[in-house]
Amino acid sequence: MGESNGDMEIEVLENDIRTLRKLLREKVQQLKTLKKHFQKNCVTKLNNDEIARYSRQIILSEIGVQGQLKLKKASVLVVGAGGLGCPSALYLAGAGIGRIGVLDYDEVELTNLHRQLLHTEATVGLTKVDSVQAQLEQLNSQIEIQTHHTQLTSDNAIAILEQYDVIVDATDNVATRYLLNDACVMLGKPLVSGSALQLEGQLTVYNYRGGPCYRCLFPTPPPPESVTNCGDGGVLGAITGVIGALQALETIKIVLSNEGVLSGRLLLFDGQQSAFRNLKLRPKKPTCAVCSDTPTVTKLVDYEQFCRMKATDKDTALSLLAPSERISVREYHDQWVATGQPHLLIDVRGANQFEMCQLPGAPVNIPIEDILSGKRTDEILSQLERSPVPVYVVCRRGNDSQLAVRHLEPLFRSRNLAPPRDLSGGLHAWTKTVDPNFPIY
Ligand SMILES: Nc1ncnc2c1ncn2[C@@H]1O[C@H](COP(=O)(O)OP(=O)(O)OP(=O)(O)O)[C@@H](O)[C@H]1O
Repeated sequence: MGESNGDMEIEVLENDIRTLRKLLREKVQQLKTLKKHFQKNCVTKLNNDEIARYSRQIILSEIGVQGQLKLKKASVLVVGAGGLGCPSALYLAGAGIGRIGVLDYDEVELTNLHRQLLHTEATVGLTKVDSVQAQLEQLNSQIEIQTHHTQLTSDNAIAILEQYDVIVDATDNVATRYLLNDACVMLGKPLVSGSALQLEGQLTVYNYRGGPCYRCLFPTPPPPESVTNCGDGGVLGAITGVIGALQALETIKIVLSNEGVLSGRLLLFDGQQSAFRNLKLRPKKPTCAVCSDTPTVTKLVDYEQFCRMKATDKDTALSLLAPSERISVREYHDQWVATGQPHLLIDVRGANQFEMCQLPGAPVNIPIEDILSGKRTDEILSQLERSPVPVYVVCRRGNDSQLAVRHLEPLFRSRNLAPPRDLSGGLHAWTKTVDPNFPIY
């Protein structure tokens, strides 16, 4: 009896200790936050290094010492350490933003180097965030660079974004755009949004001082097949450089509370014509699902599902076809290429890509646009009617080829021809599973 009383007392004591430990941990965390807040807000002077380093911008009437101190106290999160994130982070670090967060889940690849200029040959294979951090620290040791090597999702977005004053969207997919938008609205943070493709770029600031948010303008996501990324559409590095630098500029103006922030307006850059256009956007939508007074979206949702896409899966974004309408690249190789059996391979990439590399067996190049517009299909169909052979369709990653098969199938059937089949996973799958020496891009 005495023993079990003693056991109970020990148990009570252990529980007390656990509770006290938890309380202590919480208090330490609060103190740390307070200390950070205090340090941030008590910066009242620039040191000699900072005066010299930033002198050329401090002398601007729009900045001055007080402006430089604001930049020093500010924190900015750059989401995406790619084509836009690199120049953006570079200019923010150069300008002396006191704490810069860099978030990306990806690793540096050779195909990144033509435009993502903070990465180098030496950092291929490293995480993008580590690569950016190393470069920025070399540029400016007076500031803090914080890395987040993770995919931004509904589960982590609020906890990460709330640590920063301004958010820069330097990502490349619609799901993340909606996620960032909604999280920024919920946290009341401005979102500096940019995009670049081919020789064109766009820039605007969402959720800033009563201006519209992304959902005000685009309440529903575009169909996934209508969205082109840099991997498929191409992009020139200088274009991402222009837009990324402008994103840094807007961020700096927001931090300084300066006039002219690009809210409620959209800047369009045409690199081919060297022309900028500034469009007035619709104002904040009174019925917007997220930023109106009576929002219907009050917590973050599953944005990949919302946009019917996967934010990170670069290889299998579309799955339009039944298995019987597709063939694996290995099977195609063994059955047709290795045996030399007569067949027709249609490569639906653009002419420039076709010139870069082609599968063996004399494929015919009909770009997807020509297939969809019916420009060159008659010629192929007539040829097949004269001498029918099995038809296969290929592209870089296996998305456009599926669209082409879907489009061609009824045309083939109407002429009593066996419908074409898609080479699953495209040239990427070929390099991975058939020929590692086939160029990957
Ligand atoms: N949800 C997300 N979480 C974290 N990083 C993201 C997210 N969505 C996109 N990104 C990152 O944003 C960056 C966008 O960069 P960019 O548009 O230059 O594309 P890329 O993926 O590096 O290039 P490519 O399309 O040529 O392969 C990428 O590094 C990508 O990893």
